[in-house]
Amino acid sequence: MALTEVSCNKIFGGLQKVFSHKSKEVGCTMKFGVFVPPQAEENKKLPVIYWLSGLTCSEANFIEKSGAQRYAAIHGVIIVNPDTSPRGLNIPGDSESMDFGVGAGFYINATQSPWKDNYRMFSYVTKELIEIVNLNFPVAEGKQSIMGHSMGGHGALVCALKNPGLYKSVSAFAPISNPLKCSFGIKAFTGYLGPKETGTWSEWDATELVKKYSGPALELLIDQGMEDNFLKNQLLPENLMEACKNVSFPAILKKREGYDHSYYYVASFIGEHIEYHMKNLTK
Ligand SMILES: N[C@@H](CCC(=O)N[C@@H](CS)C(=O)NCC(=O)O)C(=O)O
Repeated sequence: MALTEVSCNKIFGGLQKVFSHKSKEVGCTMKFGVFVPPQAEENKKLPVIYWLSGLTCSEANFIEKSGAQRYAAIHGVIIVNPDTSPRGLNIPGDSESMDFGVGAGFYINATQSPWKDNYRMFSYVTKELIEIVNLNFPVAEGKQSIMGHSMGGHGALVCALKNPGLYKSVSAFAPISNPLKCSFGIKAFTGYLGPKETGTWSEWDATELVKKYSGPALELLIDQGMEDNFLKNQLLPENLMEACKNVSFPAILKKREGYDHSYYYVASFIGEHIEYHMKNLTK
């Protein structure tokens, strides 16, 4: 579990670091970002928020574009953001499109060859990464929340819904809310999980998972830019909200007029999300 420090930059009084390590779950070297706020110098154990990025991203996009460090430094919270898929494996077909393979792990555990040995981003994020973070950084164990964007917004919802109690709260920017019903999701699930007839797809779809969730009370905070090009065909937040309404699952949809799908939008509301998670992490 040795970590190699790849970079370290002071920002807003804290340190934005990037580490690499050999991952058991995904069978390759993985990188992740960790923002350590200034409060860590006081030997305090701090809460953690995990961030999952969207299609085409590495760990760098969030670090460079979200502006999250400003708010994390104010609130005294560690932020951890992994890469979005295994890298460097050169599996045939892993780099042909933006919505499958490298940069598009969908935070699920694949069951189909040739993906099933490495495309295990769900276990990587919910088990291995948490163990590594707890061992190496000044975290208050168990005080963790999760959020993400697009593919990663949905990933955050799935990580929380499939692990009741693991995260104190969950939020999602422009999540791919119902992958069973959109082309990004259908392509990824067909490749990683096999044809729909396998019956396993619903285990990895947040709109299906809210229907059978059982565990500690959880609220879904969904955020959506109303000028997002992916909204109508890929994101389908109305399907998730309808499912939540039908089973009385607490959910909030924040509609942001004029905002698109980009990190300009994420940066505009990341402070609000960090504040939301901090309320839940300090209860
Ligand atoms: N225009 C993008 C479409 C994919 C996209 O919008 N990706 C989002 C997540 S779904 C993203 O965060 N892109 C990286 C960035 O904006 O830094 C591309 O094809 O590269």
